[in-house]
Amino acid sequence: MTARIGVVTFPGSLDDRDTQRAVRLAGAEPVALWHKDKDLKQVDAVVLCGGFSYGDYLRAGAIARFSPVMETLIEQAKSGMPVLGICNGFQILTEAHLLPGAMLGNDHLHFICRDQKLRVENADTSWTTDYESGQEIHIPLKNMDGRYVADERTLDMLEAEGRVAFRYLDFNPNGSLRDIAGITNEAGNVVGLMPHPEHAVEPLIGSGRTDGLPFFTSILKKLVNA
Ligand SMILES: NC(=O)CC[C@H](N)C(=O)O
Repeated sequence: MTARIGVVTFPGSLDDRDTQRAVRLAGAEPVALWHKDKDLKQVDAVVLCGGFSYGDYLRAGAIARFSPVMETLIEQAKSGMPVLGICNGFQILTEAHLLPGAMLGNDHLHFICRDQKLRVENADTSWTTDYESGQEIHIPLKNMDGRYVADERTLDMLEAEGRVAFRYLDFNPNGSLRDIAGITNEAGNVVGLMPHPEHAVEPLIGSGRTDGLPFFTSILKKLVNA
């Protein structure tokens, strides 16, 4: 039996198709979920993909967080279902309080689109076991509201508990505190990051790198071995 990974589409989602493709390339079965679905169609894990859900009105992710699909997703994520939030998905996860902190506008006030160097800080989450801890990777970054912020106590707690999953290397592209590019919840099943691993899964496309594929192979291995 193959693992079923849900990919949620909100009005304004951009990267749902690419994310489904990345799931398929890793060997899992992508399952399209619509923001109005209350039933998660018995998926084993969910990816909240990138884009501009509800036009980023109010704050990026602030409206999507109240979509019907999120009610079930929040409940199941709290009981251990793996959830990955990519960019807008990360914004939604912080708005839903499944991950601490918040995303603000980039400090330079411009949209940024570049191949970004990152360091994998935590290779023990449900989505990162196919990386080595300390591994350096390149993943595309493209957003307006990518500045991760949290109060000092939360940042210290994240560092102490090894919950900073990814850090920007060489250059901080948006003013994120402590160069944080991605974090995990305490249990390691919920991970959010601003860069887009689903855009780095095929050598023929974009940067020519496949540094994003391990997200999707990691979760597949976890689900298949569960
Ligand atoms: N690619 C994305 O998901 C970026 C969109 C995002 N809402 C932003 O901050 O601009």
